[in-house]
Order: sequence, then structure tokens, then C-alpha cells
Amino acid sequence: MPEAEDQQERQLTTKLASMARPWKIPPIVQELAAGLQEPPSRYVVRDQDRPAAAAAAAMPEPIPIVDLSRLSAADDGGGADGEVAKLRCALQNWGLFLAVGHGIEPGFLAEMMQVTRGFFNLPTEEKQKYSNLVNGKEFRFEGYGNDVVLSEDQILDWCDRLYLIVEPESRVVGSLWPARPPAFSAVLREYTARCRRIADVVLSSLARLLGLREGRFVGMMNEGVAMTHARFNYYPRCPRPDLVLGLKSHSDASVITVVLIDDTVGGLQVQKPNDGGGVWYDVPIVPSALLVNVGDAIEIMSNGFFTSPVHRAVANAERDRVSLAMFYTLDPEKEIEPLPELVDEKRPRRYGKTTTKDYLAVLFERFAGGARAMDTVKISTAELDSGSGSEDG
Ligand SMILES: O=C(O)CCC(=O)C(=O)O
Ligand SMILES: [Fe+2]
Repeated sequence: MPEAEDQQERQLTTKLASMARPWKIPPIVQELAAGLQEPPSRYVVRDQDRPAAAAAAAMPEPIPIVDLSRLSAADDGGGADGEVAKLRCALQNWGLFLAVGHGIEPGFLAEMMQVTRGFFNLPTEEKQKYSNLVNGKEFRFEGYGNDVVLSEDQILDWCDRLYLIVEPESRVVGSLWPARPPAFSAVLREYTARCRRIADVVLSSLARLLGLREGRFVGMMNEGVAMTHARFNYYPRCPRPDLVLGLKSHSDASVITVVLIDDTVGGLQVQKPNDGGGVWYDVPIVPSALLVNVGDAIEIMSNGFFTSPVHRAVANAERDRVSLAMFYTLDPEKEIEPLPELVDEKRPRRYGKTTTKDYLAVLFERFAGGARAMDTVKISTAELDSGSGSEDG
């Protein structure tokens, strides 16, 4: 069959396949939630994943609040070793921290939140102009809607999201940026630029913690088409928050993630890395603080010195909730593997090689099924013991 015909045939097949599988296109949760008493069975999670299972009574230690302005001062040789120690401790104990002194005024964070809410509060027809379903059928990552549904028995999250590439400019798909509220794009652009400065400060500090050249990670983030993805999450009120999850358990594929979390309603929960117990802890609300977490890419590059924290969001019966996650990723084609400086005989290579592009494909597939992509690159203890882990995997 000639190539063009073959392609047409394939397109037609996908189209027909999705028409025959309406489960692939779940409803917008915000619409579904209006006037509902019980969440439909597709949203009801297994007993062991319910918010009440493995809920923590109290934090073993608080999630540290790190003052980024003091970290920058430390960069200038101005002292503040206490802040660096706090950062190290935060990352070892939790894989994340709450950032203050980040330079973005509370008023501007509130504006970013306001345009985010403004978008989700628009009528559905308006939001659907930015749908992540091409022709109402085929899924793409960017745009408004749900996460990809890969099987009929996939448990769905109690959330809608808008996913946009915000950096570099050459990769921005302007037609997917909401025209309403009118200030949305300008505020997002400004927020992106200001968040980038925060990411640079954090990445410099992470490099120093690892004993690397300060610009090691920042430099990588400027190579090729290193991208920043923005994910706006909207968690509608849920009549039975005990039965569902706003966002199922996952870790981020990013190098680092900076999250603007709602300061009116909690919902983000985290597990302690290397805890083994699977206990969930509530991330506290600290007004005007940004949450920063390390992602899978830096866990791999640091050869396991950092652990990408497993987290999730729970729904709420009284209030809806929004969040905005900025994922800092490397060029999609660039190889991700433990940095040679961090591999030696004492600490053999613990992860194989991947690229952001391949890893993201695995991550979305595994996320849909409730599993972690990290397990596909981690070299098992048995392999490490037998020495096979020192080869590329
Ligand atoms: O809603 C939140 O607080 C967290 C969102 C999140 O983890 C994500 O978008 O990856
Ligand atoms: Fe996340």
C-alpha cells in the first residue's frame, strides 16, 4: 500500500477505534460533579488507595520552609549555611520543600491563581476551544481535558487539567493558550519568567549539594529545547472525597517542579522517600510559599542522591481546589543517566539510560495504570550485587 494511503488507513482505524470506545473519552469532571450525590464507579479507587487508608496521624518532622533569598546569599559567599543545611535535610527527608523568599510578591501569586480559577470557571464550550482531544477524539498532551485513558477499567482522577508548554518560546502553541480571562496569557508569561529565576536558584543549589559545578544543571536546562510544561489542575468539590483521588499517586518526570498550591484548601499529600510504609502526609498550606520538589530526572542524574517524592492530591467535600505545576524538563532527545562525576566503585550506577521523550511516554502509560515509571530505569539491588548494574541499562 502506498505510504499516504497507508497513513490515511491508519488514521481512519484510530478514529473508528476511538468511536467504538467511548470509555476513552471521559466527561469533564467539573460538569459531572455538578449535582451529583455519589461519584460514578470509574472514579472509585481501591480500598487500599482511599484517602483514609494509611493516613498519617502526625508528621515525623515538618516539611522545611527554605528561604531562597538566603540560598542566593550563600551563593554569593554571604553565609547562610543554615539554609543550605535545611535544603539538604528537606530533600533527604521529603524530596521537597516549601520555598519562601522567592521574589514573587503575594499579589502576583494571587493574580496567577485568579486567572487560573477564571479559566476553569468559564462555560465548558469556551474551555473546549482548547480541548486536548483532536477532532474530539484523539488525545494529545497539550490542552484542556482529562489525562489519557488507556483501558476501560482505568480508575479516573477527580480532576480536569490544562496542560501547556510555556518554554521555550519556539515550542509554545499560542492557539492553545486561553483567550479568556483576558489577562491569562500575559500573567502566565510573567509567571513563567519569574519562576524560571526560582528554578535557576534551586538548580544551582542542588548542583552544589552534590559537589558539582554550580552551573551544571542550569547549563543542561539551556541546551537544545529544554522545555517547561505548565499543568493547571482543577479539582471540583466531591460529594464523597473518601472514595476518590484528585490525582493518583505519582512522582514527576521533571528535573524539578515548582508548584503554586491553593492557599485556601489543602489536598496535596506526600510519602516519605525510602519510608517503605506507604504512609501519606498532608503538605501544609504556607501562604505565599511555593512548593518545590525534585523529579525523576534528577533522581537518575544524581545516581539516587535525591529521591523523587511520590505524591497525590485528595478531593474535598466543601471546596474546589486549583494548583499550577511547572515542570522543568531537559531537551526531549537528550539522554538522562547518572552523571559520570557521581558514579564510582563505592557508588555504582543505580539507573539505566533514558531520554525525556521516552521516559514521558512510559510515565503516561504507567500513570494511567497507577504504576511508577521509575521502576523501568532503576537497577535492582540484585543486579547491583551481581555487578551487571554498572553497565548501561
Ligand atoms: O495539586 C497538587 O497540589 C499537585 C499537582 C501535581 O502533583 C502535579 O500536577 O503533578
Ligand atoms: Fe506531581
